[in-house]
Amino acid sequence: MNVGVLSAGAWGTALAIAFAGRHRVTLWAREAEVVQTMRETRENRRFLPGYRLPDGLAVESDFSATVAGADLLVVATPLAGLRPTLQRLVAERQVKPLVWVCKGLEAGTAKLPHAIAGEELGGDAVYGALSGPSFAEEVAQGLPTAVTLAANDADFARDTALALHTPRLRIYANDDLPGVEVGGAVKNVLAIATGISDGLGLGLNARAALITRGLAEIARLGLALGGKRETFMGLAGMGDLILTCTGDLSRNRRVGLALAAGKTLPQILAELGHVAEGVSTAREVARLAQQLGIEMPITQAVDAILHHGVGAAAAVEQLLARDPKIEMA
Ligand SMILES: NC(=O)c1ccc[n+]([C@@H]2O[C@H](COP(=O)([O-])OP(=O)(O)OC[C@H]3O[C@@H](n4cnc5c(N)ncnc54)[C@H](O)[C@@H]3O)[C@@H](O)[C@H]2O)c1
Ligand SMILES: O=P(O)(O)OC[C@H](O)CO
Repeated sequence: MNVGVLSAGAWGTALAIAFAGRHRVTLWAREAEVVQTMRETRENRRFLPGYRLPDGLAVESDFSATVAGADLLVVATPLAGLRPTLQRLVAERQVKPLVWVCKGLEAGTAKLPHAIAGEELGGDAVYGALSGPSFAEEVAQGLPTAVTLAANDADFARDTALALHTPRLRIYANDDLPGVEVGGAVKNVLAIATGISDGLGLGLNARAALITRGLAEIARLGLALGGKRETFMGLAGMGDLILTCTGDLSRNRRVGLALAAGKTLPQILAELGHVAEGVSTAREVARLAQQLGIEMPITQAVDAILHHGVGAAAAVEQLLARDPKIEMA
């Protein structure tokens, strides 16, 4: 199969490396210097330094050529790039079967990726989300990883998962697109929370409590948005939550650690050099939860710290001062 990967960030590059073992893969980058360096050095020095691009992997600066030659598109932009990329495919009359890999809610609309795709591509297109616990660096190294592919069409989910599956990048098909997307979006906010907690030295008990109560927040929002409870116990729910909250490769966790160290958000984002989706998603999830009347206190605290000038220590005190609750309510 010809696979076109649209965007050569850390994740697009790692996936292109992994898929190139089984398919003819073309990796498109919008930055001319990234294309040039990848061609000259066979390495994405800007977004995923240290990992060699396999010989068969083609690097392309021409979006239209990449798309025209593909049987399957993997949209590997951050969430902010999903809608413009889909609009471009529609404008070029090149809507192909596609999966996106971004995790978050759209800034300003609080929409999940599948809602954006539904608006832009209409009812006949087949599309899905690839999500789950997966750091780009580990996938690029060929370390064992398991992820989930959920789609708007069960046959497409199963066939695409089978086609992309390798022993090292195990892909499970799933029929719960909203549930998979909510898990991937909200875990980034919770990773910022655990980064803050760990950075403030609040301990391992607090970290476990944040992860567990965070999972309850994911499930509450996910059920309200049409997801299935079992999805939140799976790779795109608990799996990705554990990875991102505890793994120091996580950019979102690192945002939390840096906030606890007293850095400002603009400073942190400038130093990061990569997207941290939890930053804008925190605002959207907090607003949506309030609109829907869903209790998401950890998310609200992260939003308050990131976007409303509340200090990390003060937000923690507010969380700890909440009335005791029934655990499973
Ligand atoms: N890095 C990981 O380990 C990882 C793993 C799983 C999922 N993800 C998700 O994948 C998405 C991309 O993450 P990343 O790590 O590759 O980010 P990154 O910051 O490393 O790279 C972002 C890439 O997207 C491109 N881009 C940015 N805005 C764009 C736009 N509007 N249109 C087209 N291209 C645009 C950039 O040029 C760059 O190539 C995020 O949603 C992230 O949450 C990342
Ligand atoms: O580095 P992060 O925090 O964007 O997380 C990367 C992946 O989503 C982990 O599954």
